[in-house]
Amino acid sequence: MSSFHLGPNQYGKAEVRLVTVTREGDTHHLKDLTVSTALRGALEDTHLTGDNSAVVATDTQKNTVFAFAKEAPVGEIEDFALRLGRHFVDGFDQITGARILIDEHGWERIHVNRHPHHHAFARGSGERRTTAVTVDGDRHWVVSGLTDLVVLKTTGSEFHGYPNDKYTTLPETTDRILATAVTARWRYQGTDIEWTKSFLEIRRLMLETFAETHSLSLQQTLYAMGAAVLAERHEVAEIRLSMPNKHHFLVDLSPFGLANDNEVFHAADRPYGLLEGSVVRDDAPDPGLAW
Ligand SMILES: O=c1[nH]c(=O)c2[nH]c(=O)[nH]c2[nH]1
Repeated sequence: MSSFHLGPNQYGKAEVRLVTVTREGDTHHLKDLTVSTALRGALEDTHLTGDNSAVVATDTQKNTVFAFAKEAPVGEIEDFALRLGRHFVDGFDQITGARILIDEHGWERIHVNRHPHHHAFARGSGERRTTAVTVDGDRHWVVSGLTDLVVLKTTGSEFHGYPNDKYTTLPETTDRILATAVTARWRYQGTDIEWTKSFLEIRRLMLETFAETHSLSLQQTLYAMGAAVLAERHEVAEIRLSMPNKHHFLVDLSPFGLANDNEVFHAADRPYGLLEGSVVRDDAPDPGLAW
């Protein structure tokens, strides 16, 4: 006879699209967020018998997101996520944990005659600022980040010295384009943090390190970017980076009698190398749960 039990579970509303407009006289401020909530706790009954008396409906979770956005300014995504997470865990005995994920979509003010418009905006690049707040009983921690920060350098990148087996065709190079779309998530130690200032500094450090590191592999660049963040930003315990290698292959123009001196490339979109790694502070507190 087989035996089994209910394993770890969570439930919530995924991807609540929340847009707020704050008015300061004629000037409007726009916030565009995607908020996901997930709750954990004493939820065996709904799974085993369909008794929903412990279930804070996902519809209620969604409504709470909208109501919180009205009751107080949303402010920084980390603070908003902490408020929501604490509300569910502190407000319902059976809910012992919450995960609140927020992505912030950027909008830029349209300029008219070089002046920023009061209430007209253009969607920025696909880059998004992100946060993931985990509440577990009295404890909570914040993992913030960014996704889809697309960067490219036209030189200062080499790749050679790898094993050459019978399947290897990649030519070694001492000068190639290096391009990637950075997804980074960093775990903060503590929550008494100036979130936006920290975010902007971490983003700056990653960009400067990408530009300035003479790359022998994207792996080396990844580690250097993470290390630069940990060296300067003591509020960060650990950073995880995911970087697709956006290959730019030199086009063979010899059939046309043309030389290609690193000028004409084919930007291939797939398959792509995917490099992932973390840089961890040696004495960082262990969060105890996956993040
Ligand atoms: O920076 C790189 N790292 C690799 O592991 C790799 N593999 C590959 O084919 N090209 C590259 N480039």
